[in-house]
Amino acid sequence: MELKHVSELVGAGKDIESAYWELVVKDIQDTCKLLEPIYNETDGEDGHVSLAVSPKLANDTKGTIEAAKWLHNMVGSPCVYMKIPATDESISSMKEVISLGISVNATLIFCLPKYEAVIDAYLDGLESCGMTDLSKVSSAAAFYISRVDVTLDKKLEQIGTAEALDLKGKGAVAQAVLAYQLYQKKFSGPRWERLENRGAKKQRLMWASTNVKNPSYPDTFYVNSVIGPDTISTFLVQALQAFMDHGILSRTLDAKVSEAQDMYNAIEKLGIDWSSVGSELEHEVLDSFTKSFDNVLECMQKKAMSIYSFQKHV
Ligand SMILES: O=C(CO)[C@@H](O)[C@H](O)[C@H](O)[C@H](O)COP(=O)(O)O
Repeated sequence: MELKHVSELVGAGKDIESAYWELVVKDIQDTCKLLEPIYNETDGEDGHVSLAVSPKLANDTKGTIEAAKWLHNMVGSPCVYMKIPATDESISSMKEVISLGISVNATLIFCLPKYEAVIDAYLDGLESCGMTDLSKVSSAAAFYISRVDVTLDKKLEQIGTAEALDLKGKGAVAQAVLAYQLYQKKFSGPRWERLENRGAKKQRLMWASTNVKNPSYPDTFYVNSVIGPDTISTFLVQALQAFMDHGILSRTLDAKVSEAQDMYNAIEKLGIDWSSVGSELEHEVLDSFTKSFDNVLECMQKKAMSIYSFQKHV
């Protein structure tokens, strides 16, 4: 299929959102073709492409399931991950989507209780999947890092005691270290082994938001601090360049677990509720995703209309 211009799609009677999805699906199909060799070489472990369902469906369980099924079918590649945010409503949809054999990037995870719910949705989904070989279904859980510190650091500054100020810049990594412990616990033992015997793949932890937002922290701080087996790091270009230049490749993620637990507890003792921090961030980021989505549609509409009316007048 040739990539059509938005004005052609709108001229052919498509509404702007349908035109958007047509362009996005084509783009994702092309990217899947590029990554399919990696997907095949690694037996489906790597080489995935994420396609996000509309952020407007974040609180709509059924709508998310339908959108994921439709988009997965439209793309038609095993490489595609349906990217679904970890809101309470969407976590319910993840179980159903996984049970249909559709791979999922569970995104916008900011706290441990949400992360555990995401893992459970994956395990429940695999258990109720009718396929005998589960090896074609996979998932990544995108746990955010730097944004957590931005929110925590503000709260610690407001508390303002020496103990609080000393914990600045430590919470996000401490929470990530504990997330990795949870990953190891949940993906071991009899429940997991039963699924593994059916070919199931572990849901890998994917570190999102790894770029440093506070300029007083070293630019490789987050990437250096969350290195461990079976995890995925995402990078913005600057963070990748910084890591390639002076990053330290060493297994940090489970090197200081009890220290991380102490920091996590100390932050809680100061009256900071980790789940509330998570919900605050979830709302903030979803809101920004929705604004960006609306903005893209608005720009496409303007572009389509200007080209369409120009063509009508020549
Ligand atoms: O969405 C995912 C994973 O699902 C991430 O890769 C995500 O795109 C990026 O890490 C973030 O958007 C960048 O993080 P931030 O700087 O906006 O906090």
